[in-house]
Amino acid sequence: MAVSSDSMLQKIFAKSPTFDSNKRVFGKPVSISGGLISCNVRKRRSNGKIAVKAVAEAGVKCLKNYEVNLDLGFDVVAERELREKGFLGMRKTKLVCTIGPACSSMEDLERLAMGGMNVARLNMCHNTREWHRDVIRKIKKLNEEKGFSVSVMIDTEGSLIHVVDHGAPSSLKAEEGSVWVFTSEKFDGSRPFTVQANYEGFSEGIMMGDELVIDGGMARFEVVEKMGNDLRCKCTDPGLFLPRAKLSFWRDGKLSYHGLPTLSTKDWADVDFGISEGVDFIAMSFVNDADSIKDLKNHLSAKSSKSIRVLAKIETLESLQKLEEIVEASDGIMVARGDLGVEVPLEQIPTVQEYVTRLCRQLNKPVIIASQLLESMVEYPTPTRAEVADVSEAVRQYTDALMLSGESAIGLNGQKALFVLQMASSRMELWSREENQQCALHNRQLGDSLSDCIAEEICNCAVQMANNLGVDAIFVYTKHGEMASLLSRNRPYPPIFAFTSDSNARMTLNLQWGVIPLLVDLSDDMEANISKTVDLMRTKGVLKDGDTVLVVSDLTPTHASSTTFQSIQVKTIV
Ligand SMILES: Nc1ncnc2c1ncn2[C@@H]1O[C@H](COP(=O)(O)OP(=O)(O)OP(=O)(O)O)[C@@H](O)[C@H]1O
Ligand SMILES: CC(=O)C(=O)O
Ligand SMILES: [K+]
Ligand SMILES: [Mg+2]
Repeated sequence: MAVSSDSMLQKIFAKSPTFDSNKRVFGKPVSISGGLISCNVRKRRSNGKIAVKAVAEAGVKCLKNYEVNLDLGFDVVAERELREKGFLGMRKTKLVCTIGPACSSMEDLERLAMGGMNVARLNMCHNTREWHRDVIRKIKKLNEEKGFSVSVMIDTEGSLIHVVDHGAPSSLKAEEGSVWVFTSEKFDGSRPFTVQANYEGFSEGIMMGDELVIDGGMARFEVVEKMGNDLRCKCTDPGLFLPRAKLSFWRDGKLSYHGLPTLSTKDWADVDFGISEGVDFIAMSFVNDADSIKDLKNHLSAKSSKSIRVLAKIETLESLQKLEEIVEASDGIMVARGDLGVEVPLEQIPTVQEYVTRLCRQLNKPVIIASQLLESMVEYPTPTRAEVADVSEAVRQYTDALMLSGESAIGLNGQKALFVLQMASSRMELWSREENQQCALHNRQLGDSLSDCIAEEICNCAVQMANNLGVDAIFVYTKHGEMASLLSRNRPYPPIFAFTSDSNARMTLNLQWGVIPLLVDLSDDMEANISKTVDLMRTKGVLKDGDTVLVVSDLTPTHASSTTFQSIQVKTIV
């Protein structure tokens, strides 16, 4: 409802001792678009509201304690992109950056957020919880104060056998024929040809003649003697030990499993840390079956007030054998090509990637392609041609998200690498659209109940309509993000603006292809929601006369008087 700016100001500031008619108040000035009056932000709250010291505008409601509802939680990066490139130019593929020492300052994090980072990943393998806590808080502060919307993911260490110490500060060469002792005992200083493994039982069940493979083939050894828990091994294929190199044992061409649990005691403590810091995603390393995911999800629903999404990392042979049940049990998947390449022959990684990506889309789970995307950029300022081709191929396969690892965590060129992902994905998205290469996905039917089936059909048809009609944008009103996700699954040409009043849903939608989540107060009255959001987008100047929008809604009304249920409408803005 339009309210005159004067009466609104009086209403807001009647109780404010610091009201200053010159609007000179503390905090940074922001202009509430359409700008009758600009206001100064005191604090941007995670619920999408901002506390201000002066504000007035039609459509801006006064809330208690001078909290004003901005009514369109549009993150600054998406908004800028829309203004610069128009609806069709908006990037659809989401970007995840691993945060490490090279990018953990407030300034670096802000630059990554500006550069299009949608999700920040913290790998709990490295560094201390205090370090991670500090990064998480910085990201939340940036979101609150600068209008970003970066979600936070922690990635568990998981149980695997790796090198703790090989007596050298960095990598070390193993020569053919050299004999090494592998032990779990800690040793001081340098003991030549000795390698300490992280796990006491690492040699359990291992026999003479077994093959020990370092990092999936970086070097190979033959076990020549067992001495208690220690192994004496002879190098059969020379190569490098990197710090934390992974150890795997093979017999007759088959991998020996170590039987460690997917989540260790330390991982469970990291999970509780993630709950207390309010992270949005937990990526679970070395998942082998659906049960471990279910255990974690049960734990989260008992312990966490918000809904934290569990992403299963596909990085073991076992996980490939039980892929479908894992995808179904999870809230999303990461194709963790680094460790996957330790257990699966490298030439199979591309087909595995494509297969997993397609299955995730069929089962409507977001998928991230991770590891070595732009590895050379850890050192060099430009990527190799092959790396750009790899990134583009992942985009062509319609992955939801691409991930940087060392490129951002420890690399010299993190922001440039992010820029390369951004450019390469925008380019390939455009090409796919122009070539109309959108191969029709054989959509499996997901829903069991009638209403789920209806939602699914509506989304499939809505996307077909949106593409055929060439609409500028899709608007969806969604409670938990399900409808937005079903639209995304169909990879439409126009962007999907997902309006939700659930801040949790907003953050999790950050990982979904083509979805721009916006936080707004929605009511049961769907017509009112539509006209309100259209008005707000117009006021912001991002929606103009003549634009066409396809509107999909699935908000279940809470009282009988509400009429709109699940529907598709096409609106031309006039
Ligand atoms: N928080 C951190 N602190 C210090 N170094 C980090 C941190 N996060 C990542 N790194 C460094 O960046 C490199 C790449 O990070 P990333 O987490 O992708 O690799 P990784 O350890 O091989 O992954 P994973 O263990 O999940 O398979 C790591 O090897 C590590 O050296
Ligand atoms: C990301 C990760 O864990 C991997 O590639 O192994
Ligand atoms: K990890
Ligand atoms: Mg891994």
